[in-house]
Amino acid sequence: MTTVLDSIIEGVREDLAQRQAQVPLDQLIQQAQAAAPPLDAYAALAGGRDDAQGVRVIAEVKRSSPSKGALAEIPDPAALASAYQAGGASVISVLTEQRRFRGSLDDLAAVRAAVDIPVLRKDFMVDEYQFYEARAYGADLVLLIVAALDDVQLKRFLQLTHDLGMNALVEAHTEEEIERAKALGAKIVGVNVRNLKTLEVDVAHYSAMARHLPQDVIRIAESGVDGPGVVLDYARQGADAVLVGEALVKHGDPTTAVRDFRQASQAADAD
Ligand SMILES: O=P(O)(O)OC[C@@H](O)[C@@H](O)c1c[nH]c2ccccc12
Repeated sequence: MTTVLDSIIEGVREDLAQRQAQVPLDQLIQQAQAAAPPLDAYAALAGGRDDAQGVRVIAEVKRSSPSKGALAEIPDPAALASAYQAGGASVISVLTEQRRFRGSLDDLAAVRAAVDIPVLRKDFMVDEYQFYEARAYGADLVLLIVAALDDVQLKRFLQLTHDLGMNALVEAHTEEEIERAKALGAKIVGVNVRNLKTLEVDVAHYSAMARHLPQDVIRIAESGVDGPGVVLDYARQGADAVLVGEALVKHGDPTTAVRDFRQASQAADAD
């Protein structure tokens, strides 16, 4: 059966082939080497379960999604990212997938230039070329979706990510995928409560999955945050960080929205 994830990846591969035809790999590798050195996203996300700062927020620049269609125009992604940083975001996530999310590598570069916190390239990484692109355009962190990759690819891509000085957010949805992330030795693991094969969101899915993660892994709760209540929920269930897109891009005041989410999690520490 063809899933949503399969059809997204088909489009990603077509777009990728076009870029590869324009910029040869050796040229891209030079660009990656010339980029400013990556920031430490691991350090930026660590400690969200046990220090006074509370849960970290990964704030996403997301115009559109396969499940909801258009979310927000975002004419100036750099300004949005700066507003997120002002509210206390720890990392900015930038969708670079073009067809379903209306993102681009130019968005990534614009955000990189505007903030001084780590930036995540949020895309469907299926080819080594994309990792050099991520670095060339200033990413510090990349997404590895377990459901989209086999174990050989996961291992190879994680190694390449580290060779380029970046960190990987390894995204799982099921217990079996969490086991694969663990076997890989992933240090930053996201549980996406949105199933990428069906696009269904279930916030309660987070706690059921996260308890399978070892203590020393940075845990990210991804998707489904529609207000401070869900952030508090995820924090109580042991998330170090939450990844939020829709609720932030739709909020009229992104700085206040991020700040509210951070403060919500501090209530969990007070319990
Ligand atoms: O807009 P939301 O529900 O806050 O979700 C954000 C983020 O978790 C979501 O954009 C996401 C998580 N994993 C992904 C993988 C690919 C594309 C998008 C995603």
